[in-house]
Amino acid sequence: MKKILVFDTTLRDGEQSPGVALNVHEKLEIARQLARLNVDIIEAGFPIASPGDAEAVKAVAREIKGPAICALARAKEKDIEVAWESIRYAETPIIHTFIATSDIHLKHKLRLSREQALEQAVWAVKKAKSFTPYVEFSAEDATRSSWEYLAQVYSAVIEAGATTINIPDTVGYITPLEMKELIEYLLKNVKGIEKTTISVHCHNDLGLAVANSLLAIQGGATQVECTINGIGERAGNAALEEIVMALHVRGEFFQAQTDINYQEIYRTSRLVSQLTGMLVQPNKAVVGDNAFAHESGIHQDGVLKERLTYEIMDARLIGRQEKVLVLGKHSGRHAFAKKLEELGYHLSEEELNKAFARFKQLADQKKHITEADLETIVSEEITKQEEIYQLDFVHVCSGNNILPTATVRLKAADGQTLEGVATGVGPVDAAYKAISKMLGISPDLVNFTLQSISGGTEALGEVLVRIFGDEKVYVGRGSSQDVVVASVMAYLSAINKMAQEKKLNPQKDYQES
Ligand SMILES: CC(=O)SCCNC(=O)CCNC(=O)[C@H](O)C(C)(C)COP(=O)(O)OP(=O)(O)OC[C@H]1O[C@@H](n2cnc3c(N)ncnc32)[C@H](O)[C@@H]1OP(=O)(O)O
Ligand SMILES: CC(C)C(=O)C(=O)O
Ligand SMILES: [Mg+2]
Repeated sequence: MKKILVFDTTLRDGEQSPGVALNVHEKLEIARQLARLNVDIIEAGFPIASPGDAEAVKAVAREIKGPAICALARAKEKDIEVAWESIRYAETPIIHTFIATSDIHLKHKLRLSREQALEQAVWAVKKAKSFTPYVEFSAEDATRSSWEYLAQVYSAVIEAGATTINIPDTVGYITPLEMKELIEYLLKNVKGIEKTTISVHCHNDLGLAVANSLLAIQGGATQVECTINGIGERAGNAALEEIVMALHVRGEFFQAQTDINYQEIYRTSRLVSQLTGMLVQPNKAVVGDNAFAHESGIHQDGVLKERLTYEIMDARLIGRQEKVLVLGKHSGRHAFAKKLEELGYHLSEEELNKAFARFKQLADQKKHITEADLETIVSEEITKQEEIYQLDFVHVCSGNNILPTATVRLKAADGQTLEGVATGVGPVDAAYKAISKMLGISPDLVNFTLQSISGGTEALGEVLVRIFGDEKVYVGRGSSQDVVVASVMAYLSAINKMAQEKKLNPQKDYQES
């Protein structure tokens, strides 16, 4: 298998993401993690950009052992000198110098002829080489440059001492097959290329950065430049984790591997996201929240029987939690039962069917079903006492400048329907009064608590009440996404307990008393 060098440029091109600026401590923290990840090269910054960046690159170069440390410099004397000063204490210091080679850049940006740019490139490589044996040269905007001219430039810089030639797709323009052809062309037409590292640096403007990097490897590239989470200028750079895992999962096909410590991938992604403030989209390959989450019943059933049915990599390999079964409206009975088992519930077939039906109702209304929701469903459905009174409906009118009024209808176990209307200080008070009135009872409400079981405005509200009647306290519990309904259910559950305890029809009993 061919070894591919991983050149991480999170701290340089990644930091060029709009809105991102890392201080010395943050750069050092990321660099330490990149070393644990075992990247081959860390491009720590662009020292001429600011004194702070020069200081950060210097700190990384002094502390980090293992990966080579690289600093970027334009093809300018001062840039190269400052770059060298910043990395000179690294174990393996690389100066990365660049100049654009496309006619668009030469004409409009640099205002140089092709000959002048070639001369400046050679001069810059020689200058860098006077400081360190390790020099990388990039022909910026290579993929929009004349291939013939590119071959000339790369041949000349190799002769001048470049040890790595980098082919940047600066504006994310090239397509995968063209990239492979370009590398094959350079392999045939650049003098001395066999003794250099052939690197690619792909941007993601058309979403092709990873594909282009992989096809470059197929064409003969031996180094990929990439960033954690694919952050970088505009639409970003090729994502390190995606390239590395593609080579791992499809190693047989690519016949290429990296030395990355897979276990550190997820941790690195989280750290970079936290320190840069660049959030990772949930469906991002490898490191996104949903990358190993299964919501639909058929998939959940498949992975429960055999993970390989719907997963091409094991989340644990990259330091993540094992596959996640997300319960939602598309989930099936297998996943539901498994989740309940994990929570410690062992339900009979009938109990499971009841709880599952309740779960599906809730899932239709709520995007995320949490463990707390499940616990509530189970405790309500399974540990429910016999219901002497069932809530048929509750309707309330409330608001400011209105007298809160509730209409409640109950169905009694003996088939009767009872209905009552009352006003109160609020909708719950009105509903409780309506129930008390229709049943002819007046238990004291000793305690009432309402809490949201899960976050968000769609959350289940859980109500716990304690009522005092017949010289005893009864506890009732109810939950619903509607807090008034939850309150009424809790009250009724306490009243049902009171009725059961007496082993009498409470309505009759109370009405007589
Ligand atoms: C494709 C890439 O990612 S390249 C890296 C991009 N990264 C950055 O630019 C981040 C850091 N940059 C900076 O802090 C600043 O731009 C600096 C310090 C590099 C330069 O700042 P300034 O001197 O104020 O110049 P400014 O940025 O406005 O313009 C760039 C100058 O560099 C020149 N230049 C651009 N690339 C190169 C190069 N590779 N070699 C030599 N000169 C170059 C431009 O032609 C322009 O020169 P001019 O002033 O003679 O017209
Ligand atoms: C400096 C070079 C390598 C670069 O970032 C680019 O061309 O995208
Ligand atoms: Mg770039």
